[in-house]
Amino acid sequence: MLRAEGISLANRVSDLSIDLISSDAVHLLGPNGSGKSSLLNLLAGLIAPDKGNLWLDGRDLTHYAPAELASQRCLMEQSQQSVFALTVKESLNFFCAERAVPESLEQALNIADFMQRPLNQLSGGEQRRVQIARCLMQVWPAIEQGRALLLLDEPVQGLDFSHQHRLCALLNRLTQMGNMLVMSHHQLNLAERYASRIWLMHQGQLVADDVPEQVLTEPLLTQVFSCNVRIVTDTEQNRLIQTYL
Ligand SMILES: Nc1ncnc2c1ncn2[C@@H]1O[C@H](COP(=O)(O)OP(=O)(O)OP(=O)(O)O)[C@@H](O)[C@H]1O
Repeated sequence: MLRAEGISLANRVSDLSIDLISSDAVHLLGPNGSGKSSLLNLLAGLIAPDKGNLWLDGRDLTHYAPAELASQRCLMEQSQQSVFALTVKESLNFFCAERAVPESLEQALNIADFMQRPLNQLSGGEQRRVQIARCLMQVWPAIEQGRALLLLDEPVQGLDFSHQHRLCALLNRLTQMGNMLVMSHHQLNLAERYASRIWLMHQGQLVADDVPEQVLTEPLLTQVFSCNVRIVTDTEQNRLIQTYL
């Protein structure tokens, strides 16, 4: 379990409290600059809050040794450019203590075909898929035990819609094993389909923390994003969210 109580970070996050429990698949939404990356960095223990406290499994986050924390929680940051001319396989080995890529991960992210290619010669979306694999492999033993904390900042950015769905389905399989997930992005329909809960941020504050049908409403989205939002229901009763100016 991860708990934040009254955390603030100057001009970025304001007096925010949340509880994240086993199997939560939280999608973190909000306009540009609303504080999503800042919150993920705070939850990862990479930045200390100016005010408030964070606990992971009942222990103050600041009491974890860096290596212990790194074995249990991972954070994929928005942009992580590779400067090394390593192949994908070498890169994964380098960052993941020679651990073999789990087959389920390799298949879901569809990275098997370019394991021998230089990482810096892959397309943006291909590099993103490797970046996600690397991030998850960092905590793979904890994932297998269902006690990992997965923090992903815009992992679907640059992925085509098929790979967006493959990734979300993979992450939901991992949360069903007990792992906790917080992922930020801007795809309302992915949140509708895959989130167990949505945290909606606006100007550094958490303005909603609830199931998708309570958060993804026309009035709330219109107000927070300053954009017109219409929710339609298709013939199979799926809610589809349309946005327009
Ligand atoms: N290192 C920093 N120091 C000071 N202010 C920062 C820093 N990083 C971001 N900010 C500011 O904090 C606010 C929140 O930024 P943050 O990156 O957390 O937003 P975000 O919701 O992740 O945005 P986006 O959707 O554009 O990625 C913004 O006003 C931003 O300009």
